[in-house]
Amino acid sequence: MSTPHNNAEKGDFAKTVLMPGDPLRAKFIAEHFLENPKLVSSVRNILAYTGTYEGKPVSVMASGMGMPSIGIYSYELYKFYEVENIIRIGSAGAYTADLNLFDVVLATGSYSESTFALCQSGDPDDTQYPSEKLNDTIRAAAAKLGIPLHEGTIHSGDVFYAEPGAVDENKIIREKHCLCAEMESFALFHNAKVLGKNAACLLTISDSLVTHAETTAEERQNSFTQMMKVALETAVQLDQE
Ligand SMILES: O=P(O)(O)O[C@H]1O[C@H](CO)[C@@H](O)[C@H]1O
Ligand SMILES: O=c1cc[nH]c(=O)[nH]1
Repeated sequence: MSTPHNNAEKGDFAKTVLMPGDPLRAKFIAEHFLENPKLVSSVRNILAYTGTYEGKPVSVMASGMGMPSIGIYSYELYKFYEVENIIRIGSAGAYTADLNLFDVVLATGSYSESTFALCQSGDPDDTQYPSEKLNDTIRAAAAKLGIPLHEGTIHSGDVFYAEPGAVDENKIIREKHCLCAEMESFALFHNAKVLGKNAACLLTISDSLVTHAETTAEERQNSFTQMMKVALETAVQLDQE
Protein backbone atom coordinates (compact mmCIF):
# COMPACT_ATOMS: atom_id res chain seq x y z
CA MET A 1 0.00 0.00 0.00
CA SER A 2 1.18 3.52 -0.71
CA THR A 3 -0.20 6.94 -1.51
CA PRO A 4 1.14 9.51 -4.00
CA HIS A 5 3.08 11.05 -1.09
CA ASN A 6 3.95 8.18 1.26
CA ASN A 7 5.45 4.80 0.36
CA ALA A 8 5.10 3.18 3.81
CA GLU A 9 3.16 -0.06 4.13
CA LYS A 10 -0.02 -0.26 6.19
CA GLY A 11 1.06 -0.98 9.76
CA ASP A 12 4.38 0.84 9.36
CA PHE A 13 3.22 3.78 11.51
CA ALA A 14 2.65 3.80 15.27
CA LYS A 15 -0.65 5.15 16.61
CA THR A 16 1.16 8.35 17.63
CA VAL A 17 3.20 10.40 15.15
CA LEU A 18 5.39 13.37 16.06
CA MET A 19 5.40 15.84 13.18
CA PRO A 20 8.05 18.55 12.76
CA GLY A 21 8.03 20.68 9.63
CA ASP A 22 11.70 20.00 8.91
CA PRO A 23 12.62 16.54 7.53
CA LEU A 24 16.08 16.83 9.13
CA ARG A 25 14.46 17.49 12.54
CA ALA A 26 12.57 14.23 12.00
CA LYS A 27 15.87 12.48 11.19
CA PHE A 28 17.55 14.03 14.25
CA ILE A 29 14.77 12.76 16.54
CA ALA A 30 14.87 9.28 15.02
CA GLU A 31 18.65 9.03 15.30
CA HIS A 32 19.00 10.54 18.79
CA PHE A 33 15.91 9.36 20.64
CA LEU A 34 14.30 6.32 18.98
CA GLU A 35 15.41 2.76 19.60
CA ASN A 36 15.69 0.74 16.34
CA PRO A 37 14.41 3.52 14.06
CA LYS A 38 13.32 2.32 10.63
CA LEU A 39 12.85 4.69 7.69
CA VAL A 40 9.30 3.92 6.51
CA SER A 41 8.83 6.65 3.87
CA SER A 42 11.04 9.11 2.04
CA VAL A 43 8.87 10.29 -0.86
CA ARG A 44 9.96 13.86 -1.75
CA ASN A 45 12.51 13.57 1.10
CA ILE A 46 9.68 13.97 3.62
CA LEU A 47 11.34 11.53 5.99
CA ALA A 48 9.23 9.23 8.18
CA TYR A 49 10.57 6.83 10.81
CA THR A 50 9.09 4.35 13.25
CA GLY A 51 10.91 2.98 16.28
CA THR A 52 10.36 2.69 20.01
CA TYR A 53 10.93 5.11 22.87
CA GLU A 54 11.18 3.59 26.33
CA GLY A 55 9.94 0.43 24.64
CA LYS A 56 6.77 2.00 23.23
CA PRO A 57 6.11 2.37 19.48
CA VAL A 58 6.32 5.89 18.10
CA SER A 59 6.70 7.43 14.65
CA VAL A 60 8.14 10.74 13.54
CA MET A 61 7.37 12.22 10.13
CA ALA A 62 8.03 15.65 8.64
CA SER A 63 5.12 17.76 7.41
CA GLY A 64 6.99 20.20 5.18
CA MET A 65 6.10 23.87 5.50
CA GLY A 66 2.62 25.36 5.35
CA MET A 67 -0.97 24.16 5.49
CA PRO A 68 -1.27 22.56 2.04
CA SER A 69 1.72 20.39 2.90
CA ILE A 70 0.70 19.29 6.43
CA GLY A 71 -2.86 18.99 5.09
CA ILE A 72 -1.76 16.20 2.74
CA TYR A 73 0.52 14.29 5.11
CA SER A 74 -1.72 14.44 8.17
CA TYR A 75 -4.85 13.47 6.17
CA GLU A 76 -3.11 10.41 4.74
CA LEU A 77 -1.73 9.33 8.13
CA TYR A 78 -5.17 9.56 9.76
CA LYS A 79 -7.21 8.15 6.87
CA PHE A 80 -5.00 5.48 5.31
CA TYR A 81 -2.45 4.53 8.02
CA GLU A 82 -4.78 4.34 11.04
CA VAL A 83 -2.81 6.95 12.98
CA GLU A 84 -4.79 8.24 15.99
CA ASN A 85 -2.61 11.05 17.39
CA ILE A 86 -0.44 13.63 15.62
CA ILE A 87 1.64 16.01 17.71
CA ARG A 88 3.14 18.81 15.67
CA ILE A 89 6.54 19.85 17.05
CA GLY A 90 7.40 23.09 15.31
CA SER A 91 9.24 26.36 15.55
CA ALA A 92 7.48 29.70 16.04
CA GLY A 93 8.05 33.43 16.14
CA ALA A 94 7.02 35.17 19.38
CA TYR A 95 4.49 38.02 19.30
CA THR A 96 5.16 38.88 22.94
CA ALA A 97 8.28 39.88 24.89
CA ASP A 98 7.13 37.41 27.56
CA LEU A 99 8.37 34.55 25.36
CA ASN A 100 12.13 33.94 25.06
CA LEU A 101 14.10 31.85 22.56
CA PHE A 102 13.76 28.10 23.32
CA ASP A 103 10.59 28.55 25.43
CA VAL A 104 8.05 25.79 24.73
CA VAL A 105 4.44 26.68 23.84
CA LEU A 106 1.40 24.39 23.91
CA ALA A 107 -1.39 25.58 21.60
CA THR A 108 -4.87 25.76 23.12
CA GLY A 109 -6.30 27.09 19.85
CA SER A 110 -5.08 28.09 16.40
CA TYR A 111 -6.37 31.28 14.78
CA SER A 112 -5.91 31.75 11.04
CA GLU A 113 -6.99 33.93 8.11
CA SER A 114 -6.43 30.83 5.95
CA THR A 115 -9.22 29.34 3.81
CA PHE A 116 -7.91 25.80 4.45
CA ALA A 117 -10.86 24.69 6.61
CA LEU A 118 -13.40 26.40 4.34
CA CYS A 119 -11.94 24.76 1.22
CA GLN A 120 -11.47 21.36 2.87
CA SER A 121 -14.95 20.92 4.31
CA GLY A 122 -16.91 24.19 4.21
CA ASP A 123 -15.97 24.96 7.83
CA PRO A 124 -16.04 28.78 8.23
CA ASP A 125 -14.47 28.87 11.72
CA ASP A 126 -11.35 31.05 11.95
CA THR A 127 -10.09 29.14 14.99
CA GLN A 128 -9.44 25.40 15.11
CA TYR A 129 -8.75 23.50 18.32
CA PRO A 130 -6.47 20.70 19.51
CA SER A 131 -7.69 17.60 21.32
CA GLU A 132 -8.22 18.51 25.00
CA LYS A 133 -7.39 14.95 26.03
CA LEU A 134 -4.14 15.01 24.09
CA ASN A 135 -3.27 18.41 25.58
CA ASP A 136 -3.90 16.99 29.07
CA THR A 137 -1.48 14.13 28.36
CA ILE A 138 1.09 16.64 27.09
CA ARG A 139 0.68 18.70 30.28
CA ALA A 140 1.21 15.58 32.40
CA ALA A 141 4.30 14.60 30.39
CA ALA A 142 5.80 18.08 30.70
CA ALA A 143 5.12 18.15 34.44
CA LYS A 144 6.80 14.76 34.86
CA LEU A 145 9.89 16.05 33.02
CA GLY A 146 9.86 19.43 34.82
CA ILE A 147 9.62 21.32 31.51
CA PRO A 148 7.50 24.50 31.72
CA LEU A 149 4.85 25.08 29.04
CA HIS A 150 3.44 28.44 27.96
CA GLU A 151 -0.16 27.99 26.87
CA GLY A 152 -2.46 30.00 24.64
CA THR A 153 -3.88 30.63 21.19
CA ILE A 154 -1.34 30.68 18.39
CA HIS A 155 -1.45 32.22 14.91
CA SER A 156 -1.21 29.87 11.96
CA GLY A 157 -0.34 31.87 8.86
CA ASP A 158 -0.04 31.23 5.13
CA VAL A 159 2.69 33.82 4.64
CA PHE A 160 6.18 33.86 6.14
CA TYR A 161 7.42 36.99 4.33
CA ALA A 162 4.67 39.63 4.50
CA GLU A 163 4.98 43.18 3.17
CA PRO A 164 5.10 45.91 5.85
CA GLY A 165 1.61 46.73 7.14
CA ALA A 166 0.00 43.64 5.59
CA VAL A 167 -0.23 41.69 8.86
CA ASP A 168 -3.33 42.61 10.88
CA GLU A 169 -1.57 42.82 14.25
CA ASN A 170 -4.62 44.40 15.84
CA LYS A 171 -6.68 41.30 15.11
CA ILE A 172 -3.94 38.68 15.64
CA ILE A 173 -2.37 40.05 18.81
CA ARG A 174 -4.92 42.32 20.53
CA GLU A 175 -8.22 40.68 19.50
CA LYS A 176 -7.23 37.00 19.21
CA HIS A 177 -4.40 37.17 21.80
CA CYS A 178 -2.04 35.00 19.73
CA LEU A 179 1.24 34.24 21.51
CA CYS A 180 3.29 33.33 18.45
CA ALA A 181 3.27 32.58 14.73
CA GLU A 182 3.68 29.30 12.86
CA MET A 183 2.20 27.88 9.66
CA GLU A 184 0.58 24.44 10.07
CA SER A 185 -1.51 23.87 13.21
CA PHE A 186 -4.80 25.27 11.83
CA ALA A 187 -4.86 22.67 9.04
CA LEU A 188 -3.71 19.86 11.32
CA PHE A 189 -6.39 20.59 13.93
CA HIS A 190 -9.03 20.85 11.21
CA ASN A 191 -8.09 17.51 9.62
CA ALA A 192 -8.18 15.81 13.02
CA LYS A 193 -11.65 17.27 13.63
CA VAL A 194 -13.18 16.11 10.33
CA LEU A 195 -11.64 12.64 10.64
CA GLY A 196 -12.45 12.12 14.34
CA LYS A 197 -8.78 11.91 15.37
CA ASN A 198 -6.52 13.73 17.84
CA ALA A 199 -4.04 16.53 17.18
CA ALA A 200 -1.91 18.84 19.30
CA CYS A 201 0.83 21.38 18.68
CA LEU A 202 3.98 22.02 20.68
CA LEU A 203 6.24 24.83 19.52
CA THR A 204 9.70 26.07 20.42
CA ILE A 205 10.30 29.80 20.09
CA SER A 206 12.87 30.13 17.30
CA ASP A 207 12.73 33.91 16.90
CA SER A 208 11.03 36.96 18.32
CA LEU A 209 8.96 39.31 16.21
CA VAL A 210 9.33 41.80 19.12
CA THR A 211 13.05 41.72 19.96
CA HIS A 212 14.23 40.19 16.63
CA ALA A 213 16.41 37.67 18.47
CA GLU A 214 16.66 34.47 16.44
CA THR A 215 18.06 30.96 16.42
CA THR A 216 20.07 29.49 13.54
CA ALA A 217 18.78 26.93 11.02
CA GLU A 218 20.99 24.32 12.70
CA GLU A 219 19.49 25.08 16.12
CA ARG A 220 15.98 24.77 14.66
CA GLN A 221 16.95 21.34 13.33
CA ASN A 222 18.91 19.89 16.26
CA SER A 223 18.43 21.72 19.51
CA PHE A 224 14.72 21.89 20.31
CA THR A 225 15.15 18.88 22.55
CA GLN A 226 12.86 19.93 25.43
CA MET A 227 9.86 19.97 23.09
CA MET A 228 10.98 16.66 21.58
CA LYS A 229 11.24 15.01 25.01
CA VAL A 230 7.77 16.24 26.04
CA ALA A 231 6.29 14.86 22.82
CA LEU A 232 8.10 11.52 23.20
CA GLU A 233 7.01 11.16 26.85
CA THR A 234 3.44 11.96 25.70
CA ALA A 235 3.62 9.11 23.18
CA VAL A 236 4.70 6.75 25.98
CA GLN A 237 1.82 7.87 28.23
CA LEU A 238 -0.70 7.51 25.36
CA ASP A 239 0.47 3.95 24.78
CA GLN A 240 -0.23 3.14 28.45
CA GLU A 241 -3.83 4.46 28.41
O1 LIG B 1 10.01 24.56 12.14
P1 LIG B 1 8.71 24.16 11.48
O2 LIG B 1 8.09 22.98 12.15
O3 LIG B 1 8.83 23.97 9.99
O4 LIG B 1 7.68 25.40 11.73
C1 LIG B 1 7.85 26.74 11.32
O5 LIG B 1 8.99 26.98 10.52
C2 LIG B 1 8.63 27.17 9.14
C3 LIG B 1 9.00 28.57 8.71
O6 LIG B 1 10.35 28.83 8.92
C4 LIG B 1 7.13 26.93 9.07
O7 LIG B 1 6.89 25.59 8.72
C5 LIG B 1 6.70 27.26 10.48
O8 LIG B 1 5.48 26.72 10.90
O1 LIG C 1 6.03 30.72 10.98
C1 LIG C 1 6.99 31.12 11.63
C2 LIG C 1 7.93 30.25 12.22
C3 LIG C 1 8.98 30.76 12.93
N1 LIG C 1 9.10 32.09 13.05
C4 LIG C 1 8.22 32.93 12.50
O2 LIG C 1 8.36 34.14 12.61
N2 LIG C 1 7.18 32.43 11.79
